[in-house]
Amino acid sequence: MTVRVPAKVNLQLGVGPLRDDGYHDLVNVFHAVSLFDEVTAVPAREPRVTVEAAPDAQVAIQDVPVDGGNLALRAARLLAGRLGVEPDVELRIRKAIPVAGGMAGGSADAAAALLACARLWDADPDAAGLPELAAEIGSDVPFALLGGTAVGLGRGERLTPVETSGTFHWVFATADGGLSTPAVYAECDRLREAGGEAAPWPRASEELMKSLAGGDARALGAALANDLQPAALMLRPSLRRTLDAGRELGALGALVSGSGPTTAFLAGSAGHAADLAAALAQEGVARQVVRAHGPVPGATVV
Ligand SMILES: C[C@@](CO)(OP(=O)(O)O)[C@H](O)COP(=O)(O)OP(=O)(O)OC[C@H]1O[C@@H](n2ccc(N)nc2=O)[C@H](O)[C@@H]1O
Ligand SMILES: Nc1ncnc2c1ncn2[C@@H]1O[C@H](COP(=O)(O)OP(=O)(O)O)[C@@H](O)[C@H]1O
Repeated sequence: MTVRVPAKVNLQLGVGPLRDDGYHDLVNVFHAVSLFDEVTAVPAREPRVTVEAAPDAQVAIQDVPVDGGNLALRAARLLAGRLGVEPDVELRIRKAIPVAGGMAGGSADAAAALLACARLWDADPDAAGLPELAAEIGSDVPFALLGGTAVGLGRGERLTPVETSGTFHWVFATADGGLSTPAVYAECDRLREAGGEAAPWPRASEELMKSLAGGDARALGAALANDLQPAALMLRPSLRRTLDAGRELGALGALVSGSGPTTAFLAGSAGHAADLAAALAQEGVARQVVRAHGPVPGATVV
């Protein structure tokens, strides 16, 4: 049973105050893009996970745990517990989504494992309560099941689909080494405290919603916003050069994807994305430059 699952970019990441449970309330506009991991679930004597890079993908698979810390394996165990079956499955992960890159690759693998194992164990995905199990694994996991474009409230797990028209064309610049999501949130809090700033209560941007409904890439480029970007830039100053290079080369919008360090550039068309990707690769400011489009569906059996 093989499931294909997309990466995400955050079109708006509004970060509110730190909650008592250690999470931040968010307005998180997720957008699923055509950069996919695949997870294959095969019956086995005991739970096991293997990881390989997809052809042509320069992903740091050595940084992906193959023990109980793997999010896909955690997902399989959680589902098995819910269904009352043994979690005897081998999960073969083929990665194209950057590791610790701010594109939710681990969350994507967890969502794919939930769907693949539900099918393998003949569970009805609706009755098994996959979205609730997904939210137990991580804040970004429910969106990887859903896909498309959606606003996530709470810690990002309470999803409402967003209306969009047409296709948006993206260029992503991956970076060497990852950034830790908790460290980036902590740096965001630190910067706000140092600046004497009270954390604002985030609101979904009307300009952003209008640009999505109208399929207006230029307006979307202008409306992209990420409250974690100053923190990511503080922890990885070299990203500023990458963002500047993309803007100078004519991207309609440029921002850090989620907690980074992947940077995202919006193009006006598939042709523009191809030109922008080639030019950005020439600049030598990225580990790898990849093109993708969105929105695309969430985790899907292939
Ligand atoms: C920043 C975002 C943007 O979509 O994604 P990434 O860029 O990491 O992919 C997410 O908020 C990451 O979601 P996810 O990676 O699922 O995080 P979780 O496992 O739930 O939480 C990891 C840690 O991130 C911080 N965290 C996460 C979500 C949230 N709303 N507030 C937080 O402060 C907490 O420190 C938490 O302990
Ligand atoms: N299947 C997985 N794929 C990638 N990383 C995983 C996986 N399972 C656990 N991890 C751990 O989760 C961390 C964050 O991974 P990832 O989801 O790729 O990044 P991000 O949260 O920045 O989008 C990694 O550094 C890795 O240690």
